[in-house]
Amino acid sequence: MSAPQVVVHRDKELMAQAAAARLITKIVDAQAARGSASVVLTGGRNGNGLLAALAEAPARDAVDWARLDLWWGDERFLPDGDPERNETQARAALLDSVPLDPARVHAMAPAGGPYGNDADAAAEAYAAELAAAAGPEDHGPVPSFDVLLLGVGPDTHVASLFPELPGVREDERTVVGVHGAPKPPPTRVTLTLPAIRAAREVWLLAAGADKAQAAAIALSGAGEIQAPAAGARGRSRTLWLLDEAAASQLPRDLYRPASA
Ligand SMILES: O=C(O)[C@H](O)[C@@H](O)[C@H](O)[C@H](O)COP(=O)(O)O
Repeated sequence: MSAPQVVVHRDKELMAQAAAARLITKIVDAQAARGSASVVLTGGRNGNGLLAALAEAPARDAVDWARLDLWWGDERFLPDGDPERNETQARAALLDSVPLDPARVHAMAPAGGPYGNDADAAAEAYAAELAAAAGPEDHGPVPSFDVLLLGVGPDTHVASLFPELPGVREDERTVVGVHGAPKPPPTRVTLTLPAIRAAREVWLLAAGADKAQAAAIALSGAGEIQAPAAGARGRSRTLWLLDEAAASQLPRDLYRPASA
């Protein structure tokens, strides 16, 4: 697994714009090299902020949207179309504005959908969908995502893997249901750390002073059970994209501000 790299931007707007530009380049390079690209989306303000910045990016349509696979790192287990669902928010921020191939947009099942209110069944179904998309060159029953995006909670959670809860301890299954999540809604579906670590690159997004302690803890050697963000590592790259407020408690030897 790759050691974390830290890039710090002046503020959350610039961080979102720079991350969007970085993602466009990564997708374009993957499509040039392999004919397609795959990205895992995350919920929350920073994840959706990146998508909104991407929607406005001048180079947006350098991406061949029809050859992009989109997955989710987690989903709030709510009815289809619920404004709090990560899918709903991602569609509003970007997805409904670009010509994606609907068959390549892999949303996690909603509550009241094909699996009713059974989040564990929805998780099993998503794990099966991931396994079906994996190829012989992949590392396990998950496609080798080009970029897996993660927001970071103030408690160091990523996706819906919360400190000390069962999900972060899961070392076999790739997707699990979450019950009693401390961040509402309580019922969720999430990739596990083994699935996250199958990604070529993992990018963690954190902006704001309320994330400073989480970033410092996760980047200072904490264990993944106590600090799930510390376990979110890519096979070839782990990149923390912060604004100065979120980086304010990091040791100075960890980074130099990328934008004055
Ligand atoms: O379902 C969710 O809420 C997200 O997947 C969650 O993991 C989020 O990314 C973090 O809580 C950070 O959220 P903010 O960027 O809004 O702080």
